[in-house]
Amino acid sequence: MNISLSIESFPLDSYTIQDMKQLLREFEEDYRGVLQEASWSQPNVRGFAVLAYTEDGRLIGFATSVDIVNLHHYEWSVLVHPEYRRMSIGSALADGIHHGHAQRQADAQHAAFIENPDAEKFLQSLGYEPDFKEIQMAADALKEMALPEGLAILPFEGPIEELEPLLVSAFDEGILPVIAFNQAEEGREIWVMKKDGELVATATLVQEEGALWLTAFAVDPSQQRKGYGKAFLLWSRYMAHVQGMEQIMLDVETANDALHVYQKAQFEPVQTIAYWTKQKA
Ligand SMILES: CC(=O)SCCNC(=O)CCNC(=O)[C@H](O)C(C)(C)COP(=O)(O)OP(=O)(O)OC[C@H]1O[C@@H](n2cnc3c(N)ncnc32)[C@H](O)[C@@H]1OP(=O)(O)O
Repeated sequence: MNISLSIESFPLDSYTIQDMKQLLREFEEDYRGVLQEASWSQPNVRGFAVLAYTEDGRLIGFATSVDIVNLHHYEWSVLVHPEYRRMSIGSALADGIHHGHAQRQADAQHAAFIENPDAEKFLQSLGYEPDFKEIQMAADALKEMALPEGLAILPFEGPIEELEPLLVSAFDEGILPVIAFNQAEEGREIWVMKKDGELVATATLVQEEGALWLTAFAVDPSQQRKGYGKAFLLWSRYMAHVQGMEQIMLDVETANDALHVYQKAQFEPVQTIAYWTKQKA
């Protein structure tokens, strides 16, 4: 059997996307997130796909990789149809991904996989090691919500420097290029919470193919454990309703205490994604 492999940069053409969506529909598990479906048709996203077709034109596997926030840090994943497993197609697709990373001068790469023992063996065989895990969480949109007295949430319009002290103290310096990306990119809106006019919290809302996502969420450390985080989350659920979405989603590291705060705001786990990494040779 002849299998041909090709590498295509995003945005992919509509026929290829149709084939990829068709393959995803054959699985019970939802692979759209790890395979970055929302980015396939985006002209402004740095990403690419490696595609495996049979000689009669059937797509039997593919891998995708995306430079998530334009920092030369790629996240990739791969999927092979069950009938075509244990035939080295996954490894060949991973080779294509590594080749694509080298061509694009990637500084870092993580493999993102829904947790399962087969995926673990596969990644070990490629020389990857487990790094961290994230839980994807979702909450239903809220039809109404009133912020407590004295609290307001507004779109952020100031220069990014105004947010830096809060973000650096809640996270670390690594958040700064992410927030600059969020400010520059269409479809990403930075919001700030003010208590009697003083900045207490921020989060970015991202619209992606029919879903609303919350990211870069932080409360000023001197203002934590006062209920502001929970109020922000309930408001973001209301914003999902305002924007015509049924749900709001987020990703949080399993090691982050913020997980408790999300649970308190009725976010439920959807799936756990394991991130694996490989040191540069
Ligand atoms: C999608 C993402 O952006 S993930 C990244 C999340 N952000 C960070 O990790 C940055 C650092 N952390 C923070 O800025 C803050 O801790 C936040 C944003 C996670 C939480 O903000 P806070 O204002 O402190 O949360 P808030 O006071 O509203 O707490 C809500 C509930 O969670 C509980 N809670 C808050 N922090 C914790 C904690 N560390 N451990 C356990 N429970 C907690 C509170 O007790 C409260 O419970 P209650 O409703 O029963 O009273």
